[in-house]
Amino acid sequence: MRLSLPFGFASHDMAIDLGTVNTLVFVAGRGMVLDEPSVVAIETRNGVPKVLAVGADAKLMMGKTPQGVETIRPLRDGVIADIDVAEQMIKHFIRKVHGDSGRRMRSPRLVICVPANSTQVERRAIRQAATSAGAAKVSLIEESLAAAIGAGLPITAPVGFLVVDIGGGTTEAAVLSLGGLAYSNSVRVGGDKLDEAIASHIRRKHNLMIGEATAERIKQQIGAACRPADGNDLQMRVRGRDLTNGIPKEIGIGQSEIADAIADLVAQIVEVVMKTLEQIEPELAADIVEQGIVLTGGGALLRRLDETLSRATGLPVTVAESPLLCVALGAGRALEDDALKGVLHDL
Ligand SMILES: Nc1ncnc2c1ncn2[C@@H]1O[C@H](COP(=O)(O)OP(=O)(O)OP(=O)(O)O)[C@@H](O)[C@H]1O
Repeated sequence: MRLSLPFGFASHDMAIDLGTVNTLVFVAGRGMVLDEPSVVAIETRNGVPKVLAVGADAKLMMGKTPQGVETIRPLRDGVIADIDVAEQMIKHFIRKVHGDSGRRMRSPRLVICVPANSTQVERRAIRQAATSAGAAKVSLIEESLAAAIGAGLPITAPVGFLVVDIGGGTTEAAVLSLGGLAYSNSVRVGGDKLDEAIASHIRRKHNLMIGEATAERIKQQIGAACRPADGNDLQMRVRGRDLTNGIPKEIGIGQSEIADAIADLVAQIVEVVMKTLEQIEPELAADIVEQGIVLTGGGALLRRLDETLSRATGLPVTVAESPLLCVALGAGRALEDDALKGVLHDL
């Protein structure tokens, strides 16, 4: 059940999917209000760090900053790596959301998504960042649970589901039943590692240096979990700096070559799913044979990843609708719907 707020009531409560690559904000009663890259540009020139840009504006500066300015991604592998910068980023996004609504913020309740295997230290870091950013109360929700709710699965039913969330920093495979996590396994492989593997392959094979943003673009435009079966090898032109003479140059690359470059990482994603399947109790296993596997997170959009996982497991695999939004949507629904309150943990 989705609750609507009484007429004239302005909620300040929000759910934040604080991701390694993207941060999304869902405000109770308003829906999804922000979707920006988790990047902050900081000027360090005069010894006192100053925030120059956050989100999409900061991402545009990546790899192009002048001396004295750096772009920082405060999360790595799904957890906060730089707490001061994470705090600045959360503050900026909260201010932006409330600025957009034209209302002043009264200490909101924040629900923040965390990987299931995050440590107490990592969870405390999130609470500290959120409290200093102005939250009155902070609750956590496991990303896989949020992803399943966002994918539209009836997680409180006595039925087992297997959700695989492939984010920028991590891949988490989780079996859910009766509103809780029965098992979960994760591997620190996600979109970022795929980008690094693509950049390193192009450096070794073509002597061409490319930046993070270019590697990500290649993955999104022609990347695939395996070679095309029909021989229809998508091609793309890529620009970078020649390592032998330092001069800018352009080359052509194909999908098969990119699929080979990321094959070992795709194998690690398959392995974490297989490991999770091996742990499942028989009754839940029967449910999963029937329900299949649901993929969420931006990595779910990698071409033929669903096919590859289906071949390895023998199970049907579906990609959730709007996989990049599932975690934030699910956390937002848990905030709005009393029937889902049990999935939130207070800190
Ligand atoms: N079409 C696409 N093909 C392949 N990968 C994609 C595509 N679109 C987005 N991605 C990747 O999805 C990743 C971001 O996904 P998402 O926003 O779910 O992660 P996140 O929540 O920031 O990370 P995490 O959950 O690990 O903290 C990025 O690495 C991005 O490059």
